[in-house]
Amino acid sequence: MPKLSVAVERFPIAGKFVISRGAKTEAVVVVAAIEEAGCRGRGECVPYARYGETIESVTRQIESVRARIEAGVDCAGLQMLLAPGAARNALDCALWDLAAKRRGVPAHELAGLAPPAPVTTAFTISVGAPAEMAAAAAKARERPLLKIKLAGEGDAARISAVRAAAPDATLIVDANEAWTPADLDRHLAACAATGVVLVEQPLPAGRDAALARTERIIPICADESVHARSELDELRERYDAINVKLDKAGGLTEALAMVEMAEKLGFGLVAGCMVATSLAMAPALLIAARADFVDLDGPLLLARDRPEGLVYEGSIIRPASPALWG
Ligand SMILES: CC(C)C[C@H](N)C(=O)N[C@@H](CCOc1cc(O)cc2c1C(=O)N[C@@H]2C)C(=O)O
Ligand SMILES: [Mg+2]
Repeated sequence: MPKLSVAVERFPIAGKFVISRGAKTEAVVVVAAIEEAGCRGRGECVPYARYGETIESVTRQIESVRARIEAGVDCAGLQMLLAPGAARNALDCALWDLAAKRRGVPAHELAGLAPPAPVTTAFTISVGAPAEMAAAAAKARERPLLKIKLAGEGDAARISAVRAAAPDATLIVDANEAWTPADLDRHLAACAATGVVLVEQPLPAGRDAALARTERIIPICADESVHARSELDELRERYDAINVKLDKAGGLTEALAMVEMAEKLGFGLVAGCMVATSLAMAPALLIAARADFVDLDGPLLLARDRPEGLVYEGSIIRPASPALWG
């Protein structure tokens, strides 16, 4: 019978990671491992306070379904037991990994997908004073895609500073809900003037109705406003793209279904992540192949990754080895 174990693990960030909501110096992740018949499947998640999650609440949620996991529930059954969120993500990814290892078939094949190819990820520039952001961008100027974190007031100066420091990079920005409906048009104009190609979550989720009435001169991507499939239909008037994260969707099973539906509805796609190790990125690589932008740079911000972590060559991510996941 399957045996579940749960562990909280900490990975220091190289320096610190700053967005509009605050700063972090370490990635704190929850890892679920399920062992059966000599095989071991693992899944990693990041509890996010923005969605009411803590390490303790996520660990409790995982423990609440221990009996069902140890009775052999599969990914389809798991979707009925927990709501979308970090806890279900760790368990869902562990079940995919276990199934791949038990059957000796890679996870992409179980999902009916082509073998993953290398992809190019965005590299995130934390929010700060324009001069600090320019210094970070100058170090990353050879990277093809930069994601600039924004904070509201002073964003035009931040974007210009990064653009001057990295003239050849494609730029996307992420306000993490820091703009207001009143300053939306002004901020979008500043983005357009510097050639930004995507604006992620400009307005607070729940206060984003103004997006339906604004001329979206740059494609706008939902992040905090979208978690799983059930929300997609009502977001069509407000957003042009969605950021799919396994932690929000509650795992690879829902993320794959979400990608299918988003494609049918005409949304562009970003494959996103939290600050986490390669174990959280590996399953997300299965959706990265279908994304317009890949934003799986979590491990690049860490001082150390897992020993069997993904290979990043600059911003190119090589497919995961089965020793890591899948
Ligand atoms: C390394 C980056 C975080 C990865 C990616 N490029 C990215 O921008 N992801 C998220 C950012 C969310 O990250 C946060 C924000 C926060 O306030 C607290 C946390 C995290 C996180 O990853 N761990 C803690 C809980 C995005 O907005 O797209
Ligand atoms: Mg975001």
